[in-house]
Amino acid sequence: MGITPLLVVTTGEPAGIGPDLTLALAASWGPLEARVVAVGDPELLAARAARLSLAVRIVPLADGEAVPACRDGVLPVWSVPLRAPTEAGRLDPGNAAYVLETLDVAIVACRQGRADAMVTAPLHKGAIIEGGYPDFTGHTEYLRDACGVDEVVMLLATERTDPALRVALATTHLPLRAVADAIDAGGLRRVITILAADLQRHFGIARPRILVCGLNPHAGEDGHLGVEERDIIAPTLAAMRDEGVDLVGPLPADTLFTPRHLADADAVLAMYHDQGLPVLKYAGFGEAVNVTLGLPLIRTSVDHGTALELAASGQADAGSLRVALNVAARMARDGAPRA
Ligand SMILES: NC(=O)c1ccc[n+]([C@@H]2O[C@H](COP(=O)([O-])OP(=O)(O)OC[C@H]3O[C@@H](n4cnc5c(N)ncnc54)[C@H](O)[C@@H]3O)[C@@H](O)[C@H]2O)c1
Ligand SMILES: N[C@H](C(=O)O)[C@H](O)COP(=O)(O)O
Repeated sequence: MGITPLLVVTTGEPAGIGPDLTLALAASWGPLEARVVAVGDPELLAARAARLSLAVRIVPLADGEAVPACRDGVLPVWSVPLRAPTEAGRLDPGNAAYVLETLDVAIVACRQGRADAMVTAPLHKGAIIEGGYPDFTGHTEYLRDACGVDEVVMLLATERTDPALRVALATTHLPLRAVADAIDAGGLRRVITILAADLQRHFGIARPRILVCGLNPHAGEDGHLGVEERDIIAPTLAAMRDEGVDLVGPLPADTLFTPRHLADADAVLAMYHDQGLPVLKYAGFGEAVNVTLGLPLIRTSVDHGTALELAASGQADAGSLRVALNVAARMARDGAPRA
């Protein structure tokens, strides 16, 4: 591996804005301290560049060919062929296998040490499911299974706030109906352990202070409005506090996200997706990064989805992908992934 980290960008759902954003960055890489190779269909990328009037030359690389330094207007590509013709804005589940293959290429490259980090443009979960992968729920869970680990943690972070806001999730892509049943002491302990360790390792926080949300209104109101705080969350936090982890909570989620609480917090652990992410996206949408913690490789992503209605329009904002690349480059330089 060279001194300049190599980032692999998966271009995501071909009908969405992932190709557009990758091309927009390739048109003008900015002060990125990394080399970048995209994974996707070169013809799709060339066609989308033409549609967007972006002067970006697509350069498919041969097996084993070195990835050059970033040059404005040049996008090196590891080629994966589309499975079906694609049209901007129109999903075709026939390309589910294409999208997953782009992920597999990036995962294998990172695991084999041929790349230093992967950065994912958005995919469409529904299209993957309808394309023959009924158990698919997201990159996060796919990476967990592909890497053979029991637990990973989704963390989204923005530096648009002061201090930076980092929100991790105890559960990820579950129907709300299933959330309460998914919260147990063992899982919560695993999530907090990964979160605390990776805040140290990747964010340089020696002893992270983590605020933990309750699940129920008013953190269960002493068991009157739900028992998960009393029976699961509070005892787990107490036991881990005794082991030296700096945990606060469970706190009522409606007032946790206020300046008084957040002033000295390094991260918030929300119990479910739409408890934590609306706050994070309200504060930082367009400039936030999604990081998967607990993996034996570095993976960052954008804070948004496929925005099909913006594909090939030139209106999609590449800010979050730029942040995801910069964070991946920093993580690759600073912290070696677990073996
Ligand atoms: N990292 C990922 O792969 C990822 C992340 C989030 C959502 N998704 C998936 O994306 C699909 C669509 O999800 P959604 O509609 O809930 O969210 P979305 O982020 O695609 O769109 C939500 C709103 O934000 C706008 N928006 C999104 N990205 C933008 C950008 N870069 N610039 C300007 N405006 C932008 C859209 O136009 C829309 O109004 C779903 O399948 C979802 O699961 C994937
Ligand atoms: N939960 C993420 C978000 O709302 O931004 C998004 O769905 C992406 O998840 P994966 O990285 O697991 O695909």
